[in-house]
Amino acid sequence: MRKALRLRRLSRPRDDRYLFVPLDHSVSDGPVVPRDRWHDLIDSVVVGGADAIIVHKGRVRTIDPGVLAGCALVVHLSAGTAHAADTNAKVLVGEVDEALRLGADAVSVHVNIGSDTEERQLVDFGVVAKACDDWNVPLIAMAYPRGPRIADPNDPVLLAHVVNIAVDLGADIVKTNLALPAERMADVIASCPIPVLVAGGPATGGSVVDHARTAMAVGCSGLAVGRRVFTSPAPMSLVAELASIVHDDTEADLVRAMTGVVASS
Ligand SMILES: O=C(CO)COP(=O)(O)O
Ligand SMILES: N[C@@H](CC=O)C(=O)O
Repeated sequence: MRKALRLRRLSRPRDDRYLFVPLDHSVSDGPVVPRDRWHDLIDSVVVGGADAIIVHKGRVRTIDPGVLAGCALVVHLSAGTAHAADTNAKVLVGEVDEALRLGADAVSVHVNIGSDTEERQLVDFGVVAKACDDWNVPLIAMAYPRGPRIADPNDPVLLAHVVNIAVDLGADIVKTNLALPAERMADVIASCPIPVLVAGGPATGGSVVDHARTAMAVGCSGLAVGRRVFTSPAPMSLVAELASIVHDDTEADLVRAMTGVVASS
């Protein structure tokens, strides 16, 4: 199957915008939800209208294939935990052909630019990108400026560098931080020939709906929102609201008009 076909499947309305719900936090931080709420969570995310969920390979086996319906499956190949000596280190824990056997539509890898293990993470990225090309599988890069040499992880100049590393190493979609101030994200997007998504951030942050509106107003191609969704008391309605912000032009146009923000693409 052509990579372009798989890529289209990552956007349910086929508008090249994306709302992903990453649920890979059970590796980094601990259980996402109790076991008896897992199926309900997946159901809520799918019915709410997410374009894809992102999980590690073993977790795929806990998902009823019938439930995914139009929602794509992304298998995350990187791992690292909050308890590691270096919490910015990531290692590869899966391969592209394994992900394909599990029914994945795409794979994702995580790279922290500015971390002590940046060199190895870049090598790993290159290995996965080669396998993605061999198998025609879209590659999503979770690429961040993160580590002891990074003073400001929301610096637009750094973010432009990071997303372009993802492009050069073969990613099809890149997820990173929103720039601060948010208007400067337009510069990051203007520098980048592939879709740029932003992460949701910790559940302790401000309104995720405002964050989503800002991200779309400054020209992002979508969002990858994990913690804000799975810690929400009403994940289905939150996902539905985020999906309409991502996919509904009227909403983004309204925010641009209200804020005076001009998106670069
Ligand atoms: O992509 C993500 C984790 O893999 C982003 O997750 P959060 O929305 O929880 O920041
Ligand atoms: N990719 C994430 C892991 C969260 O689950 C990160 O480390 O930011």
